Amino acid sequence: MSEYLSDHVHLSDDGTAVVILDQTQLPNRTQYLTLRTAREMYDAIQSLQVRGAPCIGICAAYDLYVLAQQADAALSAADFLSKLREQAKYLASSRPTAVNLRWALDRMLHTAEHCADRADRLSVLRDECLAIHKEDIAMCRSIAEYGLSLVKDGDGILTHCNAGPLATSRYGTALGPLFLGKERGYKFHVFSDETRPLLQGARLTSYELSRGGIDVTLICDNMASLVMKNGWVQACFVGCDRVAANGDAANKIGTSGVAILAKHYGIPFYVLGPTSTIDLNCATGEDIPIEQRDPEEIKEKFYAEPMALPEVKCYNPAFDVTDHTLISGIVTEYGICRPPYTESLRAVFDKKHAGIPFGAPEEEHA
Ligand SMILES: CSC[C@@H](O)[C@@H](O)C(=O)COP(=O)(O)O
Repeated sequence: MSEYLSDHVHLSDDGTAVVILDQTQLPNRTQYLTLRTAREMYDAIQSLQVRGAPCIGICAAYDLYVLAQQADAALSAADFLSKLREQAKYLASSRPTAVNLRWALDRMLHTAEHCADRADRLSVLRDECLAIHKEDIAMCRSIAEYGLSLVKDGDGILTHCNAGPLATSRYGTALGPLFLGKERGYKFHVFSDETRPLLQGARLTSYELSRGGIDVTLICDNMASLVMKNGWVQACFVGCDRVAANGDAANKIGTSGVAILAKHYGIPFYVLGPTSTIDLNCATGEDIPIEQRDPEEIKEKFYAEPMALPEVKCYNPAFDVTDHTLISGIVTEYGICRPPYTESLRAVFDKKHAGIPFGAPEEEHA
């Protein structure tokens, strides 16, 4: 795996800025951006220069640490916290669906609130954002291990959008089992939906897999039914932006259609994501806010000239919710949750709150 796929969001050498790989330029240009102001950070997330649920959480944690350093050192603890809360609120408003963003910012705020010593506040915030990043790497690795236990060598896997290293850290979630399998000599055949309108499947997933030496075939979204009918797909692996307590899962627009097709053809459909993407405060998918994006993304963004008349209306929701009844399993760092999800997801959080370490030892699935 290329080194930058593990390190596409990080602090600058002097720690005073956040450096990101600009994902809007891939696969044609490898261009890094240095973010120093709250506005630059907000824009990078909103414009998808940095994207993918866990990745925007990691980035926002680094962002808040960088912004905390810019606060006047003389500020009282109360004023420092109030400034930090204001900045966290602003960053959180950049994208509403992926709960990891809010989760990471809340975790940073919680750390700041519990830091008694004013002299230590920056160093504890630095440790916390680095820990969030490090934990995501470990969670992805564990998800990859559990996910790999669901498929066998030679299988065809269909995926939608991008839930690989670029959307997370290192292995990725939905693509994690594929990268791990590759390391162990498995030969998967992956079908990557291009994922209209912003083409994360074409620009990012097929790029990551191809560079990782994994057999990948790019298809238009409307070809998924045919490749399933042809018997070329043995499982669907997708990521998630927010999972509700009942197992309804929000992911990139088009995911629910893939799940409906998979059900029709009798193909297992798996959602893979860390517990930081599960929001037990949302009882069902109805409670998940869905981001609406600029119609220009449908009509113009990737075309030399507009693809529809200016007066034509566009509806551009960035995500949809896959009903829990269509999901064969939700793969977390603690293991594979099966229906009924209200119970199995709760059990995962019970383990987490009890401080039980997660991890899928290789032997468990050999
Ligand atoms: C591991 S990331 C899972 C999801 O964030 C991913 O599938 C997705 O929908 C990303 O959407 P994006 O709008 O590109 O941020």
